[in-house]
Amino acid sequence: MTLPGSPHLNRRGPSLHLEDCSLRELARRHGTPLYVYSRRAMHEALTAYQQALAGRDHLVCYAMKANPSLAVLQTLAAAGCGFDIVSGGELERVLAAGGDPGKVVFSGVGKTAAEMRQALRADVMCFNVESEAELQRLSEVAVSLGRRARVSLRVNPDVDAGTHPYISTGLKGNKFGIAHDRAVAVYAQAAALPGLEVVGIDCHIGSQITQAGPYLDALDRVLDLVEAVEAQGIALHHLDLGGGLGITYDGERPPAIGELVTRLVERIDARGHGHRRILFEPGRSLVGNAGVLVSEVLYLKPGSGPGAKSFCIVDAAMNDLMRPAMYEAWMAIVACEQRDEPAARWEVVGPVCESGDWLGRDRTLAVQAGDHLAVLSAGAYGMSMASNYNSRGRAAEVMVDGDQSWLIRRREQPSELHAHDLLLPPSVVAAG
Ligand SMILES: Cc1ncc(COP(=O)(O)O)c(C=O)c1O
Ligand SMILES: N[C@@H](CCCC[NH3+])C(=O)O
Repeated sequence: MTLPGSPHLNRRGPSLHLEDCSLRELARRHGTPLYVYSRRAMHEALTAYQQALAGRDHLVCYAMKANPSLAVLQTLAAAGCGFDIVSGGELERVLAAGGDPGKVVFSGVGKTAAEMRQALRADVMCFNVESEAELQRLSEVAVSLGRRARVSLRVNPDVDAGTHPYISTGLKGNKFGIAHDRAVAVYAQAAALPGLEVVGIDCHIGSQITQAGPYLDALDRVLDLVEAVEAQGIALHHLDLGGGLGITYDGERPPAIGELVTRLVERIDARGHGHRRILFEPGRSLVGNAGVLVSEVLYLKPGSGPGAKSFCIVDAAMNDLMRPAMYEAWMAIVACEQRDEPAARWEVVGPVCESGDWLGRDRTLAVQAGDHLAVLSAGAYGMSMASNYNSRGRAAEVMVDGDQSWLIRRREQPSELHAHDLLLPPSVVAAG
């Protein structure tokens, strides 16, 4: 059986391993639901970007919203990676993991003044500004601190990334970026503001993109703008081409990292922009296939009668992995321990009180209660989108490297979940 997802996922006899670690053993040791990540898979993905950009001024800024675990950030930072952040909380995480703020780009449509101050004090490399109003605010904040903010404008190239509408960001109707036809004028405004220093241009057209075409179209639109902006005497040092490269969940065939980057760089060179610094902001393609979510089968509830569905109830739920419920995303589910018995078709669902709480529909699996199942390609937008719905503590996380493994996040305990709640004063309660 070929397993989509991490190249480091493998079967030894009946037993599913990530690198050299048995997932069932990890589940026994740390409990379930459990996220497990391969350090090698992350390193290899980052190296693919870095190698395709070798010999030119570049920086890969990991879009940490995909997976903000400190150990993941630490792993990537140590390998030379910068970060794409979208909040002050993410900046704190970068710093806590030992990341370099000088390699941070700050994206997002709704940066608050407090977040701007925090990022200016940390001296982040650049702000990707997404509106004219934000540009004004950032200049004021920088002036009030006696600083200048380095900025690049995130332009919206109006290109269809060909992905799920919820994760497409580069179309006119999306909230992201500055409209292509406004960009030259907004650059002129930026250059005239006292608190800003224009350093680059940015675009990010969406996520889980599986073709090179939309990237090349967006790049051409961005390079047209670069030429128009520079014709006005405003220098742009870097080109930030965003993230968005897809991974294989269900037979998709996205271009390999090296192949996509090489095609983009060739186009940049061909258009005479090869001297510029190149940035990418990948999230999913760095960590998605590095991770799995392991759960235990709690109960089997076979359907009876025509059309009845059979439910395989596991201890992971939509609060642990939102993607199937939120986007109807298909993610492969495999048994951690293969059984010889005949397989049956199951709806793989969690314990949360919602009919939309499913991880996989109509999956063919040979399972018994007590077995473990792994949802594959769960390293990106898995734990990072987890919630405490139904007062469920978030899962534990483990990193593996070869035959070594480390717990990198403790399972949340019930008492921690209400630790921020405040009771009303007893007098109020007594008064009825
Ligand atoms: C500004 C920005 N950069 C980079 C990314 C990373 O996207 P992906 O995980 O699809 O590579 C995102 C999310 O789509 C984003 O919003
Ligand atoms: N959360 C989305 C990706 C969002 C990208 C945000 N910039 C997913 O799981 O596919």
